[in-house]
Amino acid sequence: MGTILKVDRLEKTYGEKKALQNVSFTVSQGTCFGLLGPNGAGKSTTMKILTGIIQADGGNIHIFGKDIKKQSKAILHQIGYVPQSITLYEQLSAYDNLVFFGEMYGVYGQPLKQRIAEALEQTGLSDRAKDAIKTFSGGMKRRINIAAALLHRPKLLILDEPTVGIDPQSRNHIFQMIRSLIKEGMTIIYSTHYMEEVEALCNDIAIIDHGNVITQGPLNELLEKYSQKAVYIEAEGLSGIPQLNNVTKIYEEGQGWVLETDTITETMAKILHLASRNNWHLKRLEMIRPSLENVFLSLTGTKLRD
Ligand SMILES: Nc1ncnc2c1ncn2[C@@H]1O[C@H](COP(=O)(O)OP(=O)(O)OP(=O)(O)O)[C@@H](O)[C@H]1O
Repeated sequence: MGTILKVDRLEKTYGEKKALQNVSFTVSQGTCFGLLGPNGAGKSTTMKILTGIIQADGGNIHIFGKDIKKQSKAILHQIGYVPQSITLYEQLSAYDNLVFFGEMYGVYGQPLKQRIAEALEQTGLSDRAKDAIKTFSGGMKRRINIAAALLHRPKLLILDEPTVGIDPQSRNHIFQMIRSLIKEGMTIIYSTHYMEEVEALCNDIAIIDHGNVITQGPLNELLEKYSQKAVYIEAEGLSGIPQLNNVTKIYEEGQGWVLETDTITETMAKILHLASRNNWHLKRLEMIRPSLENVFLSLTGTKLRD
């Protein structure tokens, strides 16, 4: 898999505000790359720079192996961008909006008709094509906005927080669309502050905080490297857990206890042994799944939603 995008030490200041200090990451072809970070971390700024809407103050970007500073027009034509705010004409139908955006990207006539039909199919909104956008829910508008960004058949699709404030049905549709686009060979950059979305969709991620990329890599590797492994135990009438070998920390959570350990199987076996010897009535004994929340916490010392 080749590299499709290389971002190197991007910097951006708005007035006094340093929005990007040092943003570097690489995106491989055919992947869904998650740009994860809390509100104000610098995700939208990064995406606006990638799509030529604003200029960086420093750093370099190579897309499809070309320097964006030198060949921006040719590069931008191969990118589809869905901004955070919906950009559609409320009075026009979904179909007419798509005609407008398709023509803006230089697609006309029969090929445009064909692509609009495909895009409507992909969004699951073919039956609403003739209705005015003002009658659509927020989630449906977002789906049409994504369709509009696909009409010129870009190689790279950039989605800026596409699920903020939308209904679960539209969210599922968007997820399905992303998965099928990836299957067809598209590369996607997906920004969000929802960790579970990144975990569900992306193979590679970069975590951004205060204008810095604090880590990046394959999701599995980051979970393995930074996430604390732990076991959760809940038993009826149990008032304490004895200190066990290889358990580094024990604390109460909910109705039970969390035991942090690198030796999950061994710890579980010990608990089963203790439970049987002491007649504990076990209600739950399970491994706590490593999550990006743990990764973020261990890298920044704060929770993602703080
Ligand atoms: N036009 C602007 N003028 C001044 N400051 C800005 C401007 N745009 C963004 N900022 C600031 O730059 C920082 C990064 O903003 P950015 O929108 O890139 O973050 P984000 O990660 O996309 O967060 P959000 O999800 O809230 O949009 C924030 O502190 C924000 O307040």
